[in-house]
Amino acid sequence: MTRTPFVAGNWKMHKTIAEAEAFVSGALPLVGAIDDVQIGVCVPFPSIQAVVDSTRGSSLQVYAQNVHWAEQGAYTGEVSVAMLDELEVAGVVVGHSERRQFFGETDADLRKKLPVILAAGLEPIFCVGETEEQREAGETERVLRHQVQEGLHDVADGDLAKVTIAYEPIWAIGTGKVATPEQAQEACAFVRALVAARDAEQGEQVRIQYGGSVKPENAAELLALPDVDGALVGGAALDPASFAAIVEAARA
Ligand SMILES: O=C(CO)COP(=O)(O)O
Repeated sequence: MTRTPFVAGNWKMHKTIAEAEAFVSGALPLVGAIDDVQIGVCVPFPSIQAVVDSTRGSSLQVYAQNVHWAEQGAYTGEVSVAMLDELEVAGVVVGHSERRQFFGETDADLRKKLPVILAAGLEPIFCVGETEEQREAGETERVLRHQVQEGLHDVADGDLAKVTIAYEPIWAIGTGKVATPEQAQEACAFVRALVAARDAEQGEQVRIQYGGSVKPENAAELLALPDVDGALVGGAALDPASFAAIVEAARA
């Protein structure tokens, strides 16, 4: 079973429209025609239209960074899947630890969001990961099991592999403290086993990204791990050359 590697840059709250367009101009000559790696950028809402327009026809796909589960309604500040779909994004990141930590996104929210995203034909990147305290207390597997089982609870067995799961240990995000290859492999294999327990074939097919201080210098080693199918990249994805170097590391 070969899984197409998937490298996504998560810009978080970075880049104005002009800065986003400058990134695309720099990145397209480097990655715009690569077809053996799925490539995405997760863009703040205001720049999505501009980035969709400037990447149309290229390999660079556009993802949003949040979505609400309701079809529409009185949810000030939120955005629906229909609104994202209209923008022609490929998908959306949900459950990022920053959204869980700072904006109160819960496993119960994710349980509602994932089926709605899939029903709209969009691709979710679903983030999970433990804190440093939880790892030190030996709770990594318990935490991952809870997050994965709850988040995917209402996704049909046959749709599980339409979700990309990003394993992002919180202690490795933005800290320069990357997981060791052993830690990354062990956690990603554990996440895959959780999906396989629902459906063996979907477990084989589901893509699992590692995220947390991925850089051009450490990407090749992480991306070569058997259960790591790509990367979700923060800081190193803000610059086109460094993002492209990580994409290159994912090529066979
Ligand atoms: O949170 C991340 C991607 O979603 C990882 O961020 P860094 O690559 O900056 O550690």
